[in-house]
Amino acid sequence: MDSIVVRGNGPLKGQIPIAGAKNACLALMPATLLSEEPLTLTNAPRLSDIRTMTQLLASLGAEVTALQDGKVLATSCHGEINPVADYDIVRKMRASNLVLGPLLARLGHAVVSLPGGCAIGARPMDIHIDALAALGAEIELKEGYLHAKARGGLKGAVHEMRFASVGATENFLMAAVLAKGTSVLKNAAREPEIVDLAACLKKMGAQIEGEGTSEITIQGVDRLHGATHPVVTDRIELGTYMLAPAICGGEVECLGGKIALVESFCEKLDAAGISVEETAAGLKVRRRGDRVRAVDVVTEPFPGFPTDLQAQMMALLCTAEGTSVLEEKIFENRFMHAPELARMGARIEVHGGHATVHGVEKLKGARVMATDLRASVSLILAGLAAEGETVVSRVYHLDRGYERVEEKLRAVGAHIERVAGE
Ligand SMILES: CC(=O)N[C@H]1[C@@H](OP(=O)(O)OP(=O)(O)OC[C@H]2O[C@@H](n3ccc(=O)[nH]c3=O)[C@H](O)[C@@H]2O)O[C@H](CO)[C@@H](O)[C@@H]1O
Ligand SMILES: C=C(OP(=O)(O)O)C(=O)O
Repeated sequence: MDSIVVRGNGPLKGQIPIAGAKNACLALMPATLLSEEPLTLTNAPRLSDIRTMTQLLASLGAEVTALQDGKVLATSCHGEINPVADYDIVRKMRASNLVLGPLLARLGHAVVSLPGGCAIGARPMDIHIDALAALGAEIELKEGYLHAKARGGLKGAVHEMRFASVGATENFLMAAVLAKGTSVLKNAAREPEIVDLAACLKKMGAQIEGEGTSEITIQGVDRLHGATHPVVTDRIELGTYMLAPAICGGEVECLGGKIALVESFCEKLDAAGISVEETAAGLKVRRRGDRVRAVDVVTEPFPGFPTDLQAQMMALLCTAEGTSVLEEKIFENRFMHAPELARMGARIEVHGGHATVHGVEKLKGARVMATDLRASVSLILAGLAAEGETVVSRVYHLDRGYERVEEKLRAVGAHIERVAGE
């Protein structure tokens, strides 16, 4: 297994290109199941999760060809479709559940393994099931698989979700676009990845209104056609790299970044003493003083502070002046990076959904272990701020969501390298 070695750094300077969003691309790829015509996705990120989705779609009968070094995904699904998403692929990645809605819409039935929980939380499927049931699907759990059937096809309906689940909104959208009649989803998730999926579905001929708000209206159509769509910028990769100059000092421009993608995050950065300026090419980030100030953070659905940036923000706050409280409201077990950061000298107390971070002047390099995707990158960021060498092991988590992390950080002057393991 590979490790990442980071040595404490001085100021960073330069530009970092931000890739297309993993979480948008993972929702866009299954949309290929909705049409016989090709769907081409440009600005795709080159990540292991995208390869897993490629494998899953291939197992269902779709073709996904990575072109231009993986930046373009040419997908199509014109032959026979296999309705069974097998446990062996689905268990690798939560987002595999996003084939359920499109399979149901195209075939009227689907058998999809439960993705199961993961390190950050139990992550059940009840909201997805209720949303698809509202469209007329009968869904039963048998031997670890969801067996879904829509006798006579899916029918438009009004449904309110008990929580604004991102994945359930995406599954509902992809099912409702081919359902008979009008569907209204209330308490829908508002994340930019949902807006991106709706934009792509509209290019394919879907009739959708209200994406980006809590109420989405979908007028079902008989068929969708092919389209070409660029994947929206990854706001989580963006926020992660914005934290590099915040931690090390200096000035870094994140190419492709937009304030609208990370507004609540920028508000917290400003309160901590970090300036963010929108330029023609992206976002320019600079730390104002020698040390950042403590701030409190509560994670919430978009447009609130994203849970996927909580670990990275904690890395910044470890060396802030004062005490910060981070409240995690989306996932019940998303502080696994705290004991690893403590190995580097951070002072963090975790009580249930709250973590109290008492800022220290300096962190010290240590051997640490990545427990999940965002935890891994938080340890790299902390390593950039630490004295001496930090070795982050189990970086396969990192490769799920960050392409060429060491190259991107080295280009702005960071001391970081990947060491290949057996
Ligand atoms: C591939 C992808 O896009 N992943 C993102 C997506 O995950 P994902 O779509 O899985 O996240 P959800 O919004 O569905 O989950 C949020 C919360 O709702 C709970 N829940 C969800 C569904 C359900 O049926 N029942 C239920 O209880 C989950 O356990 C969690 O506590 O949004 C999360 C919240 O912004 C992000 O952290 C993930 O990076
Ligand atoms: C939690 C994440 O991803 P997933 O939903 O794919 O596990 C993430 O991107 O931080």
